[in-house]
Parts: sequence; structure tokens; C-alpha cells
Amino acid sequence: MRFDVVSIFPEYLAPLDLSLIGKARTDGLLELNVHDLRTYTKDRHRTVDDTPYGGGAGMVMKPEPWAQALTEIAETSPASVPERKPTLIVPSPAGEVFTQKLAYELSEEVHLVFACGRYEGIDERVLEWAGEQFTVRAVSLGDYVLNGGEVAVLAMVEAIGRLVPGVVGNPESLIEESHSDGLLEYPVYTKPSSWREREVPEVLLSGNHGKIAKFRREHQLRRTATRRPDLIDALDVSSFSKTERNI
Ligand SMILES: OB(O)c1ccc2cc[nH]c2c1
Repeated sequence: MRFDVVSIFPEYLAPLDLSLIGKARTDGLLELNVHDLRTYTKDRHRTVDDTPYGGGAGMVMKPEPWAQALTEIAETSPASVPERKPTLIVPSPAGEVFTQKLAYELSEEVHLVFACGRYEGIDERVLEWAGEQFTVRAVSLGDYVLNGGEVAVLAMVEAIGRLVPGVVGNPESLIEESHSDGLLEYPVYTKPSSWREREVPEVLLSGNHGKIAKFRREHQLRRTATRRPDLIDALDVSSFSKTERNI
């Protein structure tokens, strides 16, 4: 999987040199190229923004530097072959919401390109123009607004990259995590079994794997129903036991 990120703050992406994603890059499982948008400006002030047509507060990112940067990336893309285009992800509060389902879908791609907007956003014509060379998707982390796309890209690259085979050492750990089965994950405990007068649930010390699995499933359902009732509505409960349906 190759990632390319274009930003006016390339140093914002430095955390992707660390930990799991950093090791996957060293091991050759992931490739990450970060590009400074100002490299693709032509004026002495390296201008990337200008005032909005129609008036209004703030500035808008000029289209031409983006076209230069994205064209260069597309020309070297492993996905720029007949019947296949690289995917261009544009973080935006006006985008589809990023979910674990979308992370899995995108982890199947060979080349993801991220365009980090700043100011009031990128000239809309860039997203229209880019559709010739890319599959373009505007994506939001959630219903709140950041100051630019970089933080969203950090989250998405980690969420997507960790799903690429070989990146996470034990793939089984991807199975029982939140959202992998539509539910939130169960509570976890470790030593000591008694801590500040709080005990680990007895069943987890029993060695009875059937009872442990039942305990964990019930806590997944209870936690999801309490914290994210919206996820319950989306579940296919036809496989649930009578007890599970009444939690
Ligand atoms: O909240 B966001 O995901 C986001 C993304 C891009 C820009 C550009 C200016 N503000 C932004 C916010």
C-alpha cells in the first residue's frame, strides 16, 4: 500500500514515522510520501491561497498548485493503469463519515492520496478536475471541525495502514476490537487481580472459556447499548440468543 499526502504543513505528518506505521514503512509493507504543496507554486511568495469569490471570511486554497502536485503523484501511481485509478481522499467536514467499514474498504486499495486542505478549504474545481485521474472521496472524521486536514489524515492512515496484512503482528487482535463486528469491545483487565479494593470479575479467573466468552459478549452488547445505541439499530440480531436480545 502506497500513501501520498500533500500539505502546507508536511511536518504535521511526522508522527507517521513512529511506532507501528513507522515500522511497517521500514519493513516495506507501507510506503508513505509527504509532499509540501508550496513546492508546486510558481511565485516568489509561494502563494497557496487567495480571497473567496462571492466574499466571506477567510481564504481559499488556489487550484493550480494542487493540480501540479496531484498530476505528479498520478504519473507515478501504481494504480494509474487501465480500469483502475488511485483514490484521492480529501478530508472535509462536508465529507462522508470515516468508519471502520470504510477503513477496511480503503485498505484494499494499492494507492491512497490525501489532500490536506487549510483555510476555508480547497477550490471546488480541484475535486472536479481530479476525477479524471482519481476516484475522489471527501471524508470527515466526525461531526466537528478541525483547522485542516492533517489531523484527519494521521487518524485515517493509522486506521487504514494497520489493516494491511503483516502490519499488525497478531492479526487476531484485529478480530475482537471495537466495530469489527458492529459492537464496541468488551472491558479488559490485567494483573493484579485485586487493585485498590477493586477485583477483576471472577469469571475471567475461572478458566471456563465458554463462560468467559458469554461474559465478554454480554458486556459488548451492554456497552454498545449504553454508549452507542445508534449501532444497535444497525445490527442483524437474527443470530442473537434470546438473552442477548434482552440486554
Ligand atoms: O474537520 B476537518 O476534517 C477539516 C478538513 C479540512 C479542512 C480545511 C480547513 N478546515 C478543515 C477541516
